[in-house]
Formats: sequence, structure tokens, C-alpha cells
Amino acid sequence: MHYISTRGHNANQTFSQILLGGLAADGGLYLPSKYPKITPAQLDAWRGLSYADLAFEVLSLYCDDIPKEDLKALVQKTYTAQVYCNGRADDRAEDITPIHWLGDEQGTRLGLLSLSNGPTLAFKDMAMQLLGNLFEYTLNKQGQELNILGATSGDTGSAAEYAMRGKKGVRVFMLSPNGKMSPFQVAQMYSLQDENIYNIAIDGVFDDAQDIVKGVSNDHAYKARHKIGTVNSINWARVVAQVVYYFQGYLLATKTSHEKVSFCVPSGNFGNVCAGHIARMMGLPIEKLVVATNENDVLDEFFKTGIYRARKSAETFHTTSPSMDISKASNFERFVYDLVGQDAARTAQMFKDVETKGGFDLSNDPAYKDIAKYGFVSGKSTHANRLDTIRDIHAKYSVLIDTHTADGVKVARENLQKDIPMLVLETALPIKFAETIEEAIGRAPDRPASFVGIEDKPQRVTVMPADLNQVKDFVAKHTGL
Ligand SMILES: Cc1ncc(COP(=O)(O)O)c(C=O)c1O
Ligand SMILES: N[C@@H](CCOP(=O)(O)O)C(=O)O
Repeated sequence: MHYISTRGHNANQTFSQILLGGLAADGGLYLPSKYPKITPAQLDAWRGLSYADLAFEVLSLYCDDIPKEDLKALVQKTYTAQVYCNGRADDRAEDITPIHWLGDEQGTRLGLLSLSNGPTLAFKDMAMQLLGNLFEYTLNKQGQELNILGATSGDTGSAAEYAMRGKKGVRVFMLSPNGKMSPFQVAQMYSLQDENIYNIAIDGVFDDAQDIVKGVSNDHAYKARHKIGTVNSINWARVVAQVVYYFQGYLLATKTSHEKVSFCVPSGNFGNVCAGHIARMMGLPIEKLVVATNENDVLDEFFKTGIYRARKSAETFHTTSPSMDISKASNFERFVYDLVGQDAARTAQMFKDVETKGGFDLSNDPAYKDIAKYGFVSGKSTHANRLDTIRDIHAKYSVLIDTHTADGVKVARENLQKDIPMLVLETALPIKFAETIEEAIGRAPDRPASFVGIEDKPQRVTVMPADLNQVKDFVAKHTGL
């Protein structure tokens, strides 16, 4: 597999080098130079595989430098019903990401692809648990250590910390937006007392934290000296691990590989739906990829107008689907690269324009005019919409969904097509956002036993301004390198 950067840097890196390196040296994001193609016959041959075996088939197309038997052992260790049954009380745990069909709406089946039954109750666990095992395996082999610098708006942080706690040779420095996550999310992260975990609450929004992560990665000398890695979806390994559940969702929803399925994805950093885009480019018969945003509607605006206008921190709303409070979607660069015909120089210029001019305008560009061929459509949801949707889904189907999934269901319902099943990606469990659930239905959601009293545990966090140099100093002091 040959990997290249969206901005043109061609470093001849293997999968394992990209895994450890994160962001490309030119500030772009890594992608394979060609997506491997799956035929309907191959897809049919994958029907009935366990999730771990399916993950092996998909990942072995990309992880070229890990011996097959090692990759098999890694996915089997990762994708077990025991790890992915948290909070769920049904008998389909073996599917790892089972579909919860809600019912028939407008002549088609509407379902939830359950992605949030891992250790931290959000879809991030699907890829992050694998990353934890991949990092351990790769570092062990190379006799190296890694200092992970991450940014979170609430879920990546805890998923990464739970996946890396106690892992030899790995430290996690996680930047979170001070005061902008739910109390449950805060408690999940800040109550961890493991020596290799450092929580840093910055005075800013997720985008400020992500800018700092990129700023550190772009200081090549610092990055090399302090052995900095990433776990956000800027890391290719995160995205490719997320591709697997689109295949699983498709296979569970269909009987033959000539059928089509649509997916609706609550979106912020565009990592989740980017994985769907890659699955579609590989040949998975996806009809529509529906991008659902909250009040931070940069992506919806782009798909509707062709204009990408990243918002400043002060223009980013603090909403009741806080994990999607993102106005500068990193992975959007991976899609734009494909959209403009894999023109790296142009992509580099456009994302330079995001930094210097605040965005770019493709509204009159042939690439945007042809965007329908990628299957993307979009919509937006507000606080009032999510309350209504949570209430309605609860009343109609006796199912409780979280605020982000509610944004997805709201927008999915606006994009249903007769006879094409629509799967909404369930990106978190309701307990993570209990206050809003209570506002919607008048009672708090159920709480898995392992999280009882989590908010009362002592918390460990360092608060600092959103300042690149202060973060660098903090990391340097604790790596001792
Ligand atoms: C619960 C939840 N839903 C949706 C999203 C948005 O996903 P993405 O950033 O991959 O677009 C996130 C964060 O990423 C999340 O934590
Ligand atoms: N929503 C995420 C932030 C985006 O993270 P990524 O790791 O998927 O890029 C969060 O909850 O932290």
C-alpha cells in the first residue's frame, strides 16, 4: 500500500510509520494513493464473518507491514463481545455493532447502528481499542515509546485514555475544552489517576485544542525529540478502523450485495463520515452518506452551497450535542482531496486559505457541481430538534437515544428514500448527556453499573490557556526527553 499526504508529501511510509507519525510532514493528512476495490462477490464472501474476521479482511488491505497472523491476533484480541457489551442488555453482543431497527418510516427501514457499547460508551471505542493494541504491538517491536497528544470535545479523550491506560511505553496528553463537556464526560477523563494519563483543560474550544495538536506536530524537531503521536482522526489508522463498521452495518442490513443502504452520520470533525466515504470509494453499495450537524453547521453549509467557511472559536456554539461543537473539520481535507481529483497542490492551497482567509469557495467549481456522485447530502439539527427527536423516538419505539444520535435521526428522517434502509450511526449512549435527556423525557437515562458515582470521584486536571508554547512546555516537562 502506497500512502501519500493530501498536500503532496510522498514519504514512502508504511502503515506502522503512519500509525506512529499521525499528521504528515507537510501538515496534510495521509491517505492511500488508491482505494482498494471490493467486488460484490468478495462482499458476499464476507457475509457471516465475525466482526473480528471482517475487520481482519478490511484492515489487511491497508496494514501492509504487519504480518497477517499478528494482525489477526490483534483484531481478535480487540473485537470481543466482552469489550463491546457495556451498557447493552440484548443478545446480539457477538455482532459488536448490531443494528437496532426502529421501524418502517416513509416506506423504508430506519435503524441505529449501535457503535457505543465499548468501554467509554461512544463510537470512538470502535477504533481506539484497536489503536491501543496496535500502538503496544508496534512500539514493542521497535523498542520505542510514544507520547500521544490529543484533542477532545468529550469522547475521543476518554476513549483514548481508557485504551492506553497502563500501556507500556505510552503516555497520553489530552487537551479538552474547559467547561464545555458534559459532567459525565468530564468525570470519565479527569477521574483517571493512571500515571501515564495527563488531562489538560484549555480555555478555548475543541478547534483551539486541535490547532495546538497540529502546531506541535508541525514542529518537526520537537515532535521527533518528544516522540509525539496522535490519536485523533487525523491519524489514518483511526479512520481505517472506522471503515470496518460500515461494512458490518451494510452486511447486517442486506441479504445480497446488490442492495443499497444509506448511512446518516452525526458529524463534527468529519472522521466518522470520512470512513463511510472511504467504504463507498472501496465499492460498498452505499446510496447516500447523510451528514448531520448541530448548530455548528459548517459542513451542512458546504454541502448545500459549496462554500467552506470555518468559524472562529468565538463563533462556535456550545450546544447540547457538545462533542460535535467543531467548526474546523480536519478530515474534510481528506474528502476535498478526492473531490478536486486528488490534486494535492490545490488541496494544500485550499487548506492554507482556511488558515489565512477563513475558508474557500467551490460553489462555481466543476468539482462541486459534480459532488452528487459521492453520495453526500446534509442537514442540521438544533436543541429544540434534538429534544423533539429524543422524545419522539422514545414514545414511538421505546428507545432512548443520546443527543448526537438524535441530531442524526432528525436529519436522516429528512432524507429517507423508499426501499433503501437508512442506518443512523449511534455515536454515544444517553447517559453521557443525562441533563438533556432529562429535559426531553423527564427522567435520567439508565446508568451502567461500572459508572455509578463516577462524578463523585476525585479529579486530576491541569487548566491552562490555549497556548501552544505552554502546552509544549507541559509535555516536555513530563516526558523528560
Ligand atoms: C458522540 C459523538 N457524535 C458525533 C461526533 C462527530 O464525529 P466526527 O468528529 O467523526 O465527525 C463525535 C465526535 O467526534 C462524538 O463524540
Ligand atoms: N468529537 C470528538 C472530537 C473529534 O475527534 P476525532 O478524534 O474523531 O477527530 C470528541 O468527542 O473528542
